[in-house]
Amino acid sequence: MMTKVAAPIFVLSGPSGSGKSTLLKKLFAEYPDTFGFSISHTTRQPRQGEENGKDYHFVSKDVMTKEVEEGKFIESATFSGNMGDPGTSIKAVQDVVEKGQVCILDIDMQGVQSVKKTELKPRYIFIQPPSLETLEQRLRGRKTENEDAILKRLAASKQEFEYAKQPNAYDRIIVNDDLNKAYAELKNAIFDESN
Ligand SMILES: Nc1ncnc2c1ncn2[C@@H]1O[C@H](COP(=O)(O)OP(=O)(O)OP(=O)(O)O)[C@@H](O)[C@H]1O
Repeated sequence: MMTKVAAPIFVLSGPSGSGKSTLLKKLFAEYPDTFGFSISHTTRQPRQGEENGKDYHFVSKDVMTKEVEEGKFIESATFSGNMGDPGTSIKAVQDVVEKGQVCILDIDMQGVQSVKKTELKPRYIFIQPPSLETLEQRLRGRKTENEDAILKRLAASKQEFEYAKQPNAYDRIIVNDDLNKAYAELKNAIFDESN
């Protein structure tokens, strides 16, 4: 059976720790050929075995700065230091679609606002944790950030909640309480049953 998707590009957003990677991991495991990853640009040197145009688009700082200024990139506030490097260009997303694959962008609220200014017309999905308390428990349980980083993420999550409440911010809001239920809802949002 052919699986029809509701759109060629999806944006998955939500507070850090809301479960985006967990859900995407399940999705890519179940549908290994449907989705493609956009190739990011970076100004760092290639490591051994890395190929230009395959692992990354390796570019100079000058080129990257110029293209960011020209609005060719999706801008987001990364928690991991280097603003926008690696970064996702609009063309890199379009390249995935041209290859016949579905592109899913896992980005923060700032990224969502940035994508909305481009010609990309994705479906916007918000992954919402059941509550701030649960989000905190999950972030702490993940044991990947120190206290400072956890507090930064919790503070940012409040803005993410506020933004998601605005009408038309997202096409679909999925509350990630029970993982399997949230996953079923995600598939429902991605695969168009009416086709
Ligand atoms: N439905 C769920 N029930 C219980 N735990 C969950 C659920 N979904 C995710 N988790 C756990 O919560 C933690 C955060 O999930 P995950 O890393 O997927 O979040 P994320 O949104 O990708 O975060 P980041 O934006 O920081 O990458 C992980 O330890 C994950 O195993």
